[in-house]
Amino acid sequence: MDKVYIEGLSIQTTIGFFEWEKEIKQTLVIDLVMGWDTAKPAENDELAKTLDYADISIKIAEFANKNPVDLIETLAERLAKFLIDTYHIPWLKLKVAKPNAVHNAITVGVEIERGSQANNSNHG
Ligand SMILES: Nc1nc2c(c(=O)[nH]1)N=C([C@H](O)[C@@H](O)CO)CN2
Repeated sequence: MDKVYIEGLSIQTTIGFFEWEKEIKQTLVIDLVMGWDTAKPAENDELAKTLDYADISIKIAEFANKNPVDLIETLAERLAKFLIDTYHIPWLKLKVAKPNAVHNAITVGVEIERGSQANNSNHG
């Protein structure tokens, strides 16, 4: 299956279990890989037939800011569902990292995969 991806998308949002975290914005870094048949938009050079990574990047930041939660697991799960439902994405892998959460770690986070990678195009 072909993929459209967004790597290292840095967003500022309210996220965290502790009370002090609910008063501030913190950095999250998102990596997203989305299954998509990229041959179809390439046939006639049409943005409307692909996953617009620019539009989706904006929607991810908006979604996180509209849906403050305690756990990055919860954000990952809800964001994956939103993306699948909104863009009809058959399969995605989503990584949500919180780089400033553990001071002596480079980063921490979660990675989830949702949907099916079963081939749904004619391109093998
Ligand atoms: N697996 C997780 N562990 C922790 C989370 C989380 O979202 N998932 N969150 C916190 C706190 O919010 C932390 O980021 C504060 O530094 C702790 N562990």
